[in-house]
Amino acid sequence: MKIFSAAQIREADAFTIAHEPISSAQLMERAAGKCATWLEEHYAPHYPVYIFCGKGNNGGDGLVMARLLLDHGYKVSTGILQYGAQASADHQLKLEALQQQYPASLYAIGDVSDIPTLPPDAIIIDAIFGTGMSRPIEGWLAGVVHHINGQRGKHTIVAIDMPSGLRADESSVQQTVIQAHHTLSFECYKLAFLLPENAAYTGEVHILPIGLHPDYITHTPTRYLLADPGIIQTIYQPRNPFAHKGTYGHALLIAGSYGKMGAAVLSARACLRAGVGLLTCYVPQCGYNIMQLSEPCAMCVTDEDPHYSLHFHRSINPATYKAIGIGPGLDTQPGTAKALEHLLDSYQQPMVIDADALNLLSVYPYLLYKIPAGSILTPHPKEFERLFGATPNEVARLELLSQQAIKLQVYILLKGRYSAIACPDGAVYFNNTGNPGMATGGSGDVLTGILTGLLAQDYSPKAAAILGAWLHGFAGDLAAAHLSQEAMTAADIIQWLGKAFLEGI
Ligand SMILES: NC(=O)C1=CN([C@@H]2O[C@H](COP(=O)(O)OP(=O)(O)OC[C@H]3O[C@@H](n4cnc5c(N)ncnc54)[C@H](OP(=O)(O)O)[C@@H]3O)[C@@H](O)[C@H]2O)[C@@H](O)CC1
Ligand SMILES: Nc1ncnc2c1ncn2[C@@H]1O[C@H](COP(=O)(O)OP(=O)(O)O)[C@@H](O)[C@H]1O
Ligand SMILES: [K+]
Repeated sequence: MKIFSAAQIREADAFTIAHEPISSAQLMERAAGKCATWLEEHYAPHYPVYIFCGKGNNGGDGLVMARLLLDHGYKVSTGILQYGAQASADHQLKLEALQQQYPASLYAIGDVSDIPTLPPDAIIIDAIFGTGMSRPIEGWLAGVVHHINGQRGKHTIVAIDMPSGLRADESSVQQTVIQAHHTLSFECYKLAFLLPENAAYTGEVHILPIGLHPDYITHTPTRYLLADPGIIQTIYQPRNPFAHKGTYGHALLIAGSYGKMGAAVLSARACLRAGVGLLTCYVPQCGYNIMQLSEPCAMCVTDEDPHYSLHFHRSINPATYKAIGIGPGLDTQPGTAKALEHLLDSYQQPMVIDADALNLLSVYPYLLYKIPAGSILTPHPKEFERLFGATPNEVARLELLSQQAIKLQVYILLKGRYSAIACPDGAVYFNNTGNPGMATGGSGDVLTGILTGLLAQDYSPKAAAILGAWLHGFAGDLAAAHLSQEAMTAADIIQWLGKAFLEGI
């Protein structure tokens, strides 16, 4: 699914009006109709509805919703904010219609004091500003937003298209923004919805299709995309009936150290369950029995050192392996950094670099320039900051993420609720499978194993990153559905990986 900017959404709107064709007033009826239907499906008519309208088309949506809900027996109170701007043409049209049919519903808001006291079970509809937000909300309008936010504990707040004050494509940190419980947004996700810094504003996001013209959607390129089942199905390659274990690659995982062998075991199991042909694990001596007993399907090579992997550059022939994953539980010994440098010098294929291997790269940043092109780096936000520095907000972080992926010609998968996969060509894919049950030690190690397993099977790095993140989150969702978010562990993500292949693709 493409993520359009606010400017592109305006273009899509105009394209639809011209080519469907449909009048803008009718398109507004359709969009607001979807919101009214959503509300009716979730709240019975005895809930009083308080709609706050701006003077643009977002306010127009609010006016249409008021009329439709009144038609269906809801009690609706519609306040229009009287700031300086000229009301948009469609706003004026919808205002006249409401005035004619339901004049008693309407009142003007010129200051916070004009807002009535709301009854206990009221629902607040925020139709003040949508994608037309052009500057921060200030003055008494900011007072209205603060007043509405002050009601959050007592009333449900539903934002139309965008929580007012939120910028679709820019950071809204430290600005005045509605804190909605639900956001009903039209046609597609906006970039702002995918950033953790906006979670308190959007609440739960519901995307309502409003029939924007498919030609515009298909032919307009976007920098940001959301991985959806359609994309996943085009990536997935079913196995060849004549396959043998050589067909699906020999992967090497360099992971684990004294006290952190669990990370290596989790990665190895996930790599096997992702479908790799053969797997060798490189571990320190202390990890030999652990690995052999925990995962009989994997082969095991040990370092000379009892506790750390310090010599893998000497004891393995990188050319043997179709894919290498390095980092989970590895520790950050100087000797490991040296071995990593030798490995980067001698291995030309894309590899998966995670956890302590990333931490070593941040201590020795010149190593970043030795990473084979097309490799996948999987930092969580703290590791990302150690590697590339802090940013004032998450929009700036996304920009930095993309710049680094282009500069280093690698894929950087920044992990989180919506993991962002920045590609060397500048595209950024977001993943929306997964849940907070995965916020538990070892989940990232599982992802490394999956990605390494997919790379070994000859998926391109881009395909492996998108499909791997999707499967990882989908398996996590299945685990949570069966075990609860609280009780699930990273090991359960692996257990549900098979079902994720069967049901998620
Ligand atoms: N294709 C679709 O998706 C469809 C979209 N539709 C709907 O249209 C919405 C976009 O409508 P829109 O372009 O009229 O902009 P909107 O958000 O109402 O704001 C404009 C008003 O706000 C004002 N203003 C802005 N910032 C301000 C500030 N900080 N402080 C004070 N004022 C400020 C601005 O004033 P001005 O800048 O002109 O002074 C103007 O009055 C979209 O979100 C969706 O709900 C559907 O109806 C149909 C299909
Ligand atoms: N709230 C969440 N929603 C979706 N996915 C999540 C959430 N929290 C964590 N995850 C996923 O779990 C994994 C955690 O990785 P990481 O922080 O590296 O864990 P660890 O270092 O313990 O292995 C990432 O893939 C991340 O996307
Ligand atoms: K709004």
